[in-house]
Amino acid sequence: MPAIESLGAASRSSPLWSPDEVTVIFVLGGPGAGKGTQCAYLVSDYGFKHLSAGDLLREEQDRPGSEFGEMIKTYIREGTIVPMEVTVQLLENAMKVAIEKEKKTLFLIDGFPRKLDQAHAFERTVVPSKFTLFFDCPEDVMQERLLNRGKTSGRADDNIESIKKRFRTFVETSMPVVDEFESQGKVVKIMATAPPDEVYKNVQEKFKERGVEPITLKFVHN
Ligand SMILES: Nc1ncnc2c1ncn2[C@@H]1O[C@H](COP(=O)(O)OP(=O)(O)OP(=O)(O)O)[C@@H](O)[C@H]1O
Ligand SMILES: O=c1ccn([C@@H]2O[C@H](COP(=O)(O)O)[C@@H](O)[C@H]2O)c(=O)[nH]1
Repeated sequence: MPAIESLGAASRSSPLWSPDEVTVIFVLGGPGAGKGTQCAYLVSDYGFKHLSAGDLLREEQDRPGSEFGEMIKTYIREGTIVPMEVTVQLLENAMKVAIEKEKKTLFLIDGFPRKLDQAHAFERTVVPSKFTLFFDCPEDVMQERLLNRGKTSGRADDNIESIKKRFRTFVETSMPVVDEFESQGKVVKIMATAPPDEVYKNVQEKFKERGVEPITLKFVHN
């Protein structure tokens, strides 16, 4: 990941890429709803480049010399949303690398946008999204999953105090993003309480309905 050289993206007035050249599907859901788990399935079957906004922020937090490290650490521990200029720029940088070096054009952007200003800035300056995959899951289920994950994840926010704060941020700040995309007919909602493979079957069905097809492997016979 290159350093954040400038935070100029937010001031751009038109998108860097058109949706005809770059496809972005946002992946949202409460903390522990299973976004990362489902993205892993989708990567292997559909050839997406998976970018997790949380992972990019943790990477930037740990990058020696980062001017944003301490700030990111505080926001993550408190379960609040890092100022959008930082996250949008990290995503744009990672997309540029994937497009130029890996020739990727299909992106799953996981755990983003978590706030309306991020959603607007990304679609205005980077690329408009195709749709949002939204995993719906009750808090008691998510809490149990996160506390379980916390036994081994090493994440500073997989503890009960941070989890409660993250739930609150999700309801107050992130659900309005889902609601706005919903009003535009751009949300694919999936119940996320079943075991992962069952949830994934529903995802595949919905992707098919939206015209997103898995990669077909072509075998060349001699
Ligand atoms: N459908 C499921 N049923 C039971 N456990 C699940 C399911 N999906 C994911 N998990 C488990 O729940 C935990 C959280 O899953 P995951 O990391 O995919 O969630 P997430 O939505 O990406 O979380 P976060 O937003 O906190 O990064 C993991 O330990 C994962 O193995
Ligand atoms: O757009 C974003 C995404 C994430 N954050 C912060 O990171 C943590 C962890 O995110 P995960 O998706 O659970 O890995 C989240 O609670 C926020 O504090 C952000 O600020 N902006």
